[in-house]
Amino acid sequence: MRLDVVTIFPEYLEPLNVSLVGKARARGQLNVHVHDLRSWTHDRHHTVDDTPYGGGPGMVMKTDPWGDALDSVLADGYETGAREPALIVPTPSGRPFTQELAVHLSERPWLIFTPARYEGIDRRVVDEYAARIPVYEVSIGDYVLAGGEAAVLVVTEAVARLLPGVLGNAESHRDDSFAPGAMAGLLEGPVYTKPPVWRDRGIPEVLLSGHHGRIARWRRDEALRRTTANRPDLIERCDPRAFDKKDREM
Ligand SMILES: Nc1cc(-c2ccc3ccn(Cc4ccc(CN5CCCC5)cc4)c3c2)n[nH]1
Repeated sequence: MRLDVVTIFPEYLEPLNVSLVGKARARGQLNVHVHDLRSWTHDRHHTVDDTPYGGGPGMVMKTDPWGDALDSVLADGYETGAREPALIVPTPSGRPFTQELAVHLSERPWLIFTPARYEGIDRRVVDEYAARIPVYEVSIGDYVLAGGEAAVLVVTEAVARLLPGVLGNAESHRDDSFAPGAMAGLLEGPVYTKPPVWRDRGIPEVLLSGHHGRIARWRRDEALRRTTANRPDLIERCDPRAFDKKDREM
């Protein structure tokens, strides 16, 4: 997978050099190119913003630097054999970024992120590219950030861990929260590891029983409890038949 990120804060994307994404890059599973939007400005101050038409607070990011940057990124990608690009535009007004969308994006060969600052990018930039390639305007949550770079880190990590071979055998996304099927879209329950007692706190006996059926049932019940407490909205969505099947197996 090829990732391009165009931003006025390239240093904000340094975390893409470490941990899971960093390792995937080192193994060649991910090909990341971070570009400074100001490289496509031509004035002394490297201007990327201007006042909003119609008035209102803040500034809007100008068309030309983005258009020149995206044309250049697309040309460079195509030249090096990348295909089927999609634009990922972080925005508070986008569709919710979900595990389902992460799975969908992980199956695409080339993602181009356009994290903006100020009050966003002149709408004509998105309209221009939406005419040629798929555009995903995504929100990572119902809160307002100062720009899109944090969203790029979130989306990239959620997508990269789904790429084949990126998560080692010791980790798996099979039982992820929100992953359909596995725990029928419930939140994970509590996890424990050695020592068996820590500051007089023990482990739920069932986890030491070696009885896999009982352990699976306990984990399911804990997931249900936690989901009911923190995300009752997920309870309606989950597929109760998945439990019946699991109960029969236990
Ligand atoms: N999930 C999530 C994503 C973001 C996000 C993503 C990209 C950008 C780029 C700039 N901003 C700051 C920003 C933009 C728009 C408004 C809303 N204003 C109301 C009136 C005009 C606009 C406020 C603040 C971002 C924020 N925040 N939260």
